[in-house]
Amino acid sequence: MSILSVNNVNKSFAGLKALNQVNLEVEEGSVHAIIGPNGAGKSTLLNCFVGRLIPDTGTVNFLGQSLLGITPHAINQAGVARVFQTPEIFGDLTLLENVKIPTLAKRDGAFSLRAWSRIDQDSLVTDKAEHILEDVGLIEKRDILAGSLSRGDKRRLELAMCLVQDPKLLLLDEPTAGMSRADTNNTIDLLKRIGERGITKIVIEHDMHVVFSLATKVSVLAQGTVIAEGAPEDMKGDPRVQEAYLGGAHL
Ligand SMILES: Nc1ncnc2c1ncn2[C@@H]1O[C@H](COP(=O)(O)OP(=O)(O)OP(=O)(O)O)[C@@H](O)[C@H]1O
Repeated sequence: MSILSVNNVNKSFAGLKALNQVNLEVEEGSVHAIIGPNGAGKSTLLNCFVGRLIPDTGTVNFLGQSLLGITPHAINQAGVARVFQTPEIFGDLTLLENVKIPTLAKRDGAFSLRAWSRIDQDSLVTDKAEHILEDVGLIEKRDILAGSLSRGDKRRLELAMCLVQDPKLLLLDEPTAGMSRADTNNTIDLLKRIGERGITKIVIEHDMHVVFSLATKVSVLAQGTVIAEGAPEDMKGDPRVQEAYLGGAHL
C-alpha cells in the first residue's frame, strides 16, 4: 500500500520548470531514495511534501489525504517529519531538552512556558526522550548543550527530535552530507536500526554508498522528471541513469 502518492506534479519558478509531470508511489515501510544530479528538482519535490511549496498542478496524498494547502505544522502533526541538510536544533539547550521540545509542539502546536514546564517535568516524556537518545547513541551527552556537538552528532540529535514525534513518514534530506566515512557508516547503521520501527523513509542523497546500503526502491529525477525507477541493483546498471546522473560514469 502507498503511504504517499504523487500524481502529475508540476512546479515552475519564473518560467523554469523545476518539476515536470512527476509521479511517485512510496510504499509503506519502504526506504525510497530520490537521486539525481544537482538542480534535478529533488528538494523542490520534498518541499511539496511538507507544505513549504505548493505545486502549480497535480496532487500529493499522504495516507489518502491531500497535503496541498495544509500548513507545515499540520502536515507534521499528521505524521510527516523531516531531517534537514542543516540541523535545526536549539544550541543553547541540552540534548534532553531538545528532544522534549517536539513533544510539546506536536501536542499543543505552539510554545508556552507553562506547557513547557509541564512537559519538562513529565517523567513519561523524559523516559521517552532518554530512550530515543539511547537509540541514536547520544544518551551519555544528554545534559550538555546541543551547540557544542560535532556536525555528525547534531544530525543524530535532529533525527532523535523527529523520532520522538513517532512519525509515519520520515524525510531525510542528504542525511550524511559533510560527514566523514566513519560517521556516514554510523548513520547508515543507525538508519537501518530505526528501520526496524517500521517508519517509511524518503531519502534524498548524493552518496551512492548510502543509497545502495539503505534503499529498497530508487527514483531517478533529471530536469524535473522521473526518468527511471526500480530496485537499487537495477538502477546501478541502467544506462539512462548513468547518463543523466553522472554523465556516463558508472554508479
Ligand atoms: N525558490 C526558487 N526560486 C527559483 N528557482 C528555484 C527555486 N528553488 C529551486 N529553483 C530551481 O529549480 C531547479 C531545481 O532545484 P532543486 O533545488 O529542487 O534541485 P535539487 O535536485 O534539489 O538540487 P541539489 O542536488 O543541488 O540540491 C533548479 O534549477 C533551481 O535553481
